[in-house]
Amino acid sequence: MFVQIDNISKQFQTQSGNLTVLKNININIDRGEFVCIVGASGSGKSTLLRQIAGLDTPSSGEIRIAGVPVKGPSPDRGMVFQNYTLYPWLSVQENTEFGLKLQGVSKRERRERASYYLNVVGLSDFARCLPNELSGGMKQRVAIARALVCEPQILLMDEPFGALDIHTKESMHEFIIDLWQRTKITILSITHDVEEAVFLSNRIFVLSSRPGTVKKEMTINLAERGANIKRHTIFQDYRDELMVLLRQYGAEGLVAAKV
Ligand SMILES: Nc1ncnc2c1ncn2[C@@H]1O[C@H](COP(=O)(O)OP(=O)(O)OP(=O)(O)O)[C@@H](O)[C@H]1O
Repeated sequence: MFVQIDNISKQFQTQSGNLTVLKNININIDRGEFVCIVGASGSGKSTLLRQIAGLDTPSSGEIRIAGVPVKGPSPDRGMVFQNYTLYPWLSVQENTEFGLKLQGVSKRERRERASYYLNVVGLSDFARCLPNELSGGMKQRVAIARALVCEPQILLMDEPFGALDIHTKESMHEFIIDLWQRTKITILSITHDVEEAVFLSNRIFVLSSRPGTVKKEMTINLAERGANIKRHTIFQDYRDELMVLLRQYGAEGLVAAKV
């Protein structure tokens, strides 16, 4: 197994006491998979992703990537956030090179690698632009190029398309599927968008409301991932099944919160 999330739990100390956010999470991911984690708001999705990224440590349990325990952040794990997190004063090219600069990669190699990945995301013509000259979808493609340029083993995405309008979001779905198929990179994304999860993933993990536990694992078998698939019965059946599961586990959480 490439990613092993082995029985992790996470508690936060808050003013009102100990808050258990994640409980006994077990997830295994193979190299090259596209996995989505879905759950109601507050189910701990971002917290889980932060543990995998090494930005925070689980209270118990262990996460291993390619057999190596996660002890902190690493360029091996590329992160993409909802709000792009581009530096507004740097050009698209400079934003894309940024991680490499931190790693001390030479100027020439930075240029070459960033240009390569800007080409991968279809933004070569915008290399000299500043972020505020780009649309939301383009900014997110820069953020993806910036993550890919460090050639991570896994791309971790936290609600990456949550801030985009519906049409841009749909074109980004097609873009990321194409990119995944071309690069064969392992992707782990979190979302509460049911259609997004079904369209993108080969497996989906459904979390319960807080404390987040894995309630269900769904395998998605779609013959093709073109835009038209969303009109097919098989897609709609998966979507309906996932919606029912989210309603069920979200409602359980609401009941639990009241007792
Ligand atoms: N550093 C922290 N200290 C205390 N509580 C925290 C901390 N980080 C997260 N939480 C709590 O953990 C719970 C889960 O938060 P998290 O952001 O992981 O959920 P989520 O599923 O990603 O939610 P959303 O879909 O709304 O983004 C929330 O109740 C949040 O308040």
